[in-house]
Amino acid sequence: MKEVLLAVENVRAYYELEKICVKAVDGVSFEIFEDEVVGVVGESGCGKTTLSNVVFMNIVKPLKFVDGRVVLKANGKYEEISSMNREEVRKRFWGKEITIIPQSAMNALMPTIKMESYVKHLAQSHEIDVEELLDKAKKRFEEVGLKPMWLKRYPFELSGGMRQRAVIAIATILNPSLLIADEPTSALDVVNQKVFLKVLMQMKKQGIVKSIMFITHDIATVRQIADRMIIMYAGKIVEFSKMEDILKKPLHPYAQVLFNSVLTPEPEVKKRGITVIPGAPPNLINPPSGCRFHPRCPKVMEICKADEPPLREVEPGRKVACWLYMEEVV
Ligand SMILES: Nc1ncnc2c1ncn2[C@@H]1O[C@H](COP(=O)(O)OP(=O)(O)OP(=O)(O)O)[C@@H](O)[C@H]1O
Repeated sequence: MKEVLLAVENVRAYYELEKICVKAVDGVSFEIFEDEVVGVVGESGCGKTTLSNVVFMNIVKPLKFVDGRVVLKANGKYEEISSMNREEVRKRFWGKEITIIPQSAMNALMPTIKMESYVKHLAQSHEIDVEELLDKAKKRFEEVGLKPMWLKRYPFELSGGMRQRAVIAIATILNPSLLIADEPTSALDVVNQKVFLKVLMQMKKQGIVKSIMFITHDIATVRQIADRMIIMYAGKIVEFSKMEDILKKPLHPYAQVLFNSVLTPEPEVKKRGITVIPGAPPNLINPPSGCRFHPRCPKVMEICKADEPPLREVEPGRKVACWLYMEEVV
């Protein structure tokens, strides 16, 4: 039986602006086990990046953690990190237990700061001996296929693919249990995407990281590495199942059209052909009533317009939030 590494329980996190409130993550629950890769997919703006910040407890205004719990297993003990402030989570857990490669990380490196300065900064903030950490960084650079000399260089001297590998090397120096990667391959060419995914999976195999939360809108990429998949729609999880189950037979109508709108080599998916999702993603300031997907759903029923379907286990290991699968309706 696998142990839970991270549990997110009914979390709501909203962007509270002067006159409006964007319900970016709205009642989301899931868990990540030790030794697994969980993919998170969904259209642009559905709340994936916000969810990564919630899991990392990187809550910065205007984002507000409204409700729910985030629990992380650290040093064999479950810690409710959502009850701590950002500074405490940063000091106690960032880098050591949980780390993040934020969206566009490779382009966010300051051009005037040498790669090794990031390592020195990490050493200072965790009160670790600088030389000791630099030695670890050299080793980790080699493990991701970079010569240690690149530590002495500026980010602009490295190619995009090298920069992204440098980012993951530095982010994992302290062997964190959970790595969150937010769209880590979207800015890379196909060759570098493959290299990066290989590095990522090697890190897991070697036990440098235990589990990975891989956020992307690119199903073709995530299907290569994920054990389970979360499908988000308009701030909510609509389906959470094993990768092979979703590929074979997506249950939620949104998952069905999402999977039929991408090209993947699986014969089951190919057979179903390509479809396009009608309409546009909803506005999260004032989302639709009931099921948020109902205005675009090809299988919409009366109940969908009024009542929100809960995320429920409908087959062993398969959770879906859709009235089509609820006993109350059928
Ligand atoms: N700082 C902010 N202030 C107000 N609204 C925000 C802010 N950041 C994001 N949002 C809104 O929150 C919602 C979720 O955004 P988020 O970036 O989490 O989605 P996403 O699925 O990661 O999108 P993408 O794939 O384009 O990165 C969107 O409606 C977005 O416009």
